[in-house]
Amino acid sequence: MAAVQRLLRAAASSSSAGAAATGRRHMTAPAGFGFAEAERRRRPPQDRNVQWVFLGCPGVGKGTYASRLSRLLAVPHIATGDLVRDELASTGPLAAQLKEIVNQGKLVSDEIIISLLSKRLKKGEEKGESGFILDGFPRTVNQAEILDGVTDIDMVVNLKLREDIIVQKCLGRRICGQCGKNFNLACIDVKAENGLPPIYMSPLLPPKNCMSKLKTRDDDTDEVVRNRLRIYNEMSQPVEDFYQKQGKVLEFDLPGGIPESWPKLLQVLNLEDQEELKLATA
Ligand SMILES: Nc1ncnc2c1ncn2[C@@H]1O[C@H](COP(=O)(O)OP(=O)(O)O)[C@@H](O)[C@H]1O
Repeated sequence: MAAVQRLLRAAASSSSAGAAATGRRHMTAPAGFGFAEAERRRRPPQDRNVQWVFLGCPGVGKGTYASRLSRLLAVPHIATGDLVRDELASTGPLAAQLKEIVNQGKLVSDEIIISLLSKRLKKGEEKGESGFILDGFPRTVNQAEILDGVTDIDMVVNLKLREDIIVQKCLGRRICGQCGKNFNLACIDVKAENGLPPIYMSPLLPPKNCMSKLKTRDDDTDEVVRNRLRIYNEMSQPVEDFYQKQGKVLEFDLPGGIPESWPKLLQVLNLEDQEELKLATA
């Protein structure tokens, strides 16, 4: 059976167990996802593109580094938060339901998120995509187990940053309402104290024509950010342990902003040559 089909079945059966326990009706997962490309995800790593997962608190920078690596390695960067926001912006039947959940900083049900992810993978496969860098998924141990049941994850990059800085970064996040690009107005300048190193992160300012169109995400208020961090510690921290036990986690403490962190990340991933090659051929 194709991997995506298995993903959907696993999600449907895990949520129907929950539904039976609580007496609520569960959504039926979309059916009919049979395509050969999905089987590639079980091939040995040397015969396919990378299949990586990015973990880390909300606002740590998963999107920034995952999207840079996706360009470098020519694999899709799939952020489940983006899939949720696309659905929110649509007039689809899920939009109203999702809005309430996301704006409180809560997690969307495993079944809904897996259905959105499966649709995204299917679309990519039809376009000939292979490999992936997942960002924001898995966020619960149940999601990690479902993913493990259908595909092989090669590596899990766990980005780390102090929580007080994460809150500042989330509150500084802005998105251009026109071009959709992400920026950050926060200037982080934390001095060394209590044995912790200093951290400087310059703001990521938008070009002039985006400036007047900047918007703040509805879930980036102080209260919601703190709630998301609390939920991360409760629901997603165990996902780190899940992958630790498999020996797949690469811990990466962000030393600062992009200029300091990007070269260091490439170094620990052994990808410096790849970047040089790309620059040389650009
Ligand atoms: N894997 C997931 N499981 C459940 N909910 C998710 C998942 N990924 C995204 N979401 C929902 O989308 C929201 C935004 O996600 P994301 O953009 O990844 O947040 P952040 O940028 O804070 O890491 C989350 O707060 C959650 O409601």
